[in-house]
Amino acid sequence: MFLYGIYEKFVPHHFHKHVRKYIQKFVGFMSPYMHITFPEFISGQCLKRSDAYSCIRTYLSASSLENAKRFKAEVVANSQTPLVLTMEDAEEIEDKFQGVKVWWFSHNNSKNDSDAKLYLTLTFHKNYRELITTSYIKHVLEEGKALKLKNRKLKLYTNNPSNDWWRPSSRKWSQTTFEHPATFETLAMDQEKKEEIIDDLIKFKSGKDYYAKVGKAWKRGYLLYGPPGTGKSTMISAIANFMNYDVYDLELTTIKDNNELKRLLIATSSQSIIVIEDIDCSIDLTGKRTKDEKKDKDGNGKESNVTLSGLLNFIDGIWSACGSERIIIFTTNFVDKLDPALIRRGRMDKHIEMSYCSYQAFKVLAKNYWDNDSDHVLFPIIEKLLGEVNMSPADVAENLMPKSISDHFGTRLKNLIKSLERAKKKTEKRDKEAEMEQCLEGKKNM
Ligand SMILES: Nc1ncnc2c1ncn2[C@@H]1O[C@H](COP(=O)(O)OP(=O)(O)OP(=O)(O)O)[C@@H](O)[C@H]1O
Ligand SMILES: [Mg+2]
Repeated sequence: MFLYGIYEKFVPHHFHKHVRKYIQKFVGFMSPYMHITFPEFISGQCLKRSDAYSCIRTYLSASSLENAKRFKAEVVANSQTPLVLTMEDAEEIEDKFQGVKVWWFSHNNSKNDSDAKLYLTLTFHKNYRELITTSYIKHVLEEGKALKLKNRKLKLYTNNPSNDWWRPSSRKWSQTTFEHPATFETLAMDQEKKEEIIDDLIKFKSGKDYYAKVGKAWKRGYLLYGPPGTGKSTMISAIANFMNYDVYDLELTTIKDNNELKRLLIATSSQSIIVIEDIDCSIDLTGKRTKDEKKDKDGNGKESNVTLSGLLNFIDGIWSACGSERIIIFTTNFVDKLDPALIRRGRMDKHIEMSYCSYQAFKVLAKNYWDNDSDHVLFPIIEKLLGEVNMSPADVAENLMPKSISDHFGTRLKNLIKSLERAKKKTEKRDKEAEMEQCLEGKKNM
């Protein structure tokens, strides 16, 4: 302490850096131990979370149960292990591999929590350099990956406004657990169409080698179109649950320019679905935002320069270079408004029309709300009405939903019949008015 006090007082501060460097060199030379550091973020043009770091953390959380004392706990629904424990910061964990001892230490490089970057350092004896750097690290990464898959819960990401990105600790995407219950079984649509989509997804999931063989990036684009309430958003949830993929919900109207769009894309992970809902409202054919979208709540104009070409690049330019196994889904109510360049095959590989409720789709909804496989006596009336009038699955589902505990299924079906009859009358009236107008128009022109 005395000597350190003298050193602090009499040695000029600009020398401290050099002294520290040489002390470290000396200690490194004398010490029989080696250190390897794994940062949480890959440094480069964009902050991307390192897969290796998260695999190692998962591995350590499982293997550290015996010798670490402090953990962070997380409850995971629908997982084989309900409580997932992760290693606390500044905790040291000892591990053994083929009789060789190694130590892991978790730490951050900053005193300020908001700017902290996390690291994991592995320490081992120099004699085992070969074994550790090849076999042990490979073992840790593989085990961690398998554990991650076992405890995986789906996540829903939404993009943060770029104003906060400059802070080192801030993320481009905010995440929350994705727990939508929709599945293909509960999705109301024609069975044949549904099976075609499921087949396509299965082919995609197992297509790693095929995509590599034909030299194509492992990605697939879907365009979901159809009137409101026909199940486009529900279909996205069903796809996410079926594929076990995370969902990135991309809000284009908060992105300032193409560069931001690119950076957001790079920060997404593999095995994910990138969704742009209502694409026709987010970008127009010239690539500029619509005037309404440019205005914020106070009516002030917001600068926003994501262009159509930026979006096309987003889909097939740099896309191929970073990550794989990704699905991109656009939804729209007005497919005719979209630029053909955007929806051409190869970009949007599959166009899926979500249509008004057919009788087959109704039967799926009926099964969801009435746990009974047999047909109800009122079904034939509904079948006839659904053939005559357009009603969205959302409206049909609303009628089938019980409003009270004593609400019987028969009563709900009667309500649905009433709604369908009302809708039918409305359509007939509208058709008649249109016919009259046409007649008058014709007389005027004579
Ligand atoms: N095909 C469907 N199968 C099952 N439920 C459906 C279907 N379509 C709609 N629904 C029900 O209606 C609600 C609204 O549907 P959804 O949000 O998926 O429609 P959308 O097509 O995305 O509409 P919008 O174009 O307005 O975004 C859902 O929460 C769901 O309960
Ligand atoms: Mg929707």
